[in-house]
Amino acid sequence: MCTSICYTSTDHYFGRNLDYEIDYGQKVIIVPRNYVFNYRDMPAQKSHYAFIGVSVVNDNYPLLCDAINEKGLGIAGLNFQGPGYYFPQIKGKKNIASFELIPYLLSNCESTAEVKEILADASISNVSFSSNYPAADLHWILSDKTGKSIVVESTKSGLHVYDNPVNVLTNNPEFPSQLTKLSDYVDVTPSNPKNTLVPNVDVNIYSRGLGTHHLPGGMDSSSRFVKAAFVLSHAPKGKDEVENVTNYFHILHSVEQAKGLDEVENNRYEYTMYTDCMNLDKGILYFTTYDNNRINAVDMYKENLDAEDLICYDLFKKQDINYIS
Ligand SMILES: C[C@H](CCC(=O)NCCS(=O)(=O)O)[C@H]1CC[C@H]2[C@@H]3[C@H](O)C[C@@H]4C[C@H](O)CC[C@]4(C)[C@H]3C[C@H](O)[C@]12C
Repeated sequence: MCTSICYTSTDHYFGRNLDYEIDYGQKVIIVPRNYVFNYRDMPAQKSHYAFIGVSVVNDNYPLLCDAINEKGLGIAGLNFQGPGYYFPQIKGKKNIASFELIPYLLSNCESTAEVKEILADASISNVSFSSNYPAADLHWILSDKTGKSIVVESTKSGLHVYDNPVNVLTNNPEFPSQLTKLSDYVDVTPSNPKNTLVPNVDVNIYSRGLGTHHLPGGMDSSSRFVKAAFVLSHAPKGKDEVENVTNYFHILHSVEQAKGLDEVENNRYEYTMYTDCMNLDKGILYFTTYDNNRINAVDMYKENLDAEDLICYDLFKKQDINYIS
């Protein structure tokens, strides 16, 4: 499972938990403005907006999981197995292979409004990157510097773009059904509840936090969707970057998966491999990983964004305990 959010405070912070059981060797990468993209069914692009994100790099090509560009547009791909469907290339449409969607949109769009326009005549094609990297069934969340988010889903009924008022995405089912599910929990509250059950009886409110008693806590995608929406919508706004980044990680870590809890096959468990937080206004990517709770950061503006070659940094790091005695 994966969870992605956009948290708005003084700046806007976008990113995700990547929950899975297979380590693809992801890196933090910067794609500079003059790295050439050779698309499968569209003209090559020699220059574009620069972006930073988390990616598998194969044959010097960035197979991106999530990223933001220098204009403050962010996008993350999350598993969507079942409802997800990609089409054979269709004549007269802009055919974007699923692995090209992130680089294509970040290369060319500044905002979610522009994404809606550019996707109006598009279809997500089922072309694979290679036999080793077949097309992954995904749907995508995109957010921009206005704090607005949208969701892109390709299903048998076509390409759908939905406004996302809660700024959260997880996995199945389709996004409109996830939103509907929220209504089951609208009375969850950070305040201690009033006794409306038996108002004439003096019920002992035995604990703090009883307003969240019915908040789901499962690893499944619906539970994470509801919980992340609740935690995000009640998160305080920080007064500076450090407070905002701290708040952000608390939101996503509230729905992270510890090893041992989500068995995907015999004795094999999905877990939160990394959590990233990308400042849409400043181009900085912060991350933690399962084995390293320290917040690491890469600032894209510290690199030459007019270069031609990908710039890569290690993502998976060892734990870094500060022994004080
Ligand atoms: C597994 C990842 C999604 C995590 C997730 O949503 N987990 C929930 C699992 S489930 O619903 O509960 O089954 C996805 C997100 C981005 C994906 C990667 C990116 O799309 C980039 C390439 C794309 C290639 O086609 C396949 C390899 C790949 C490197 C993908 C591997 C894998 O499918 C990734 C890493």
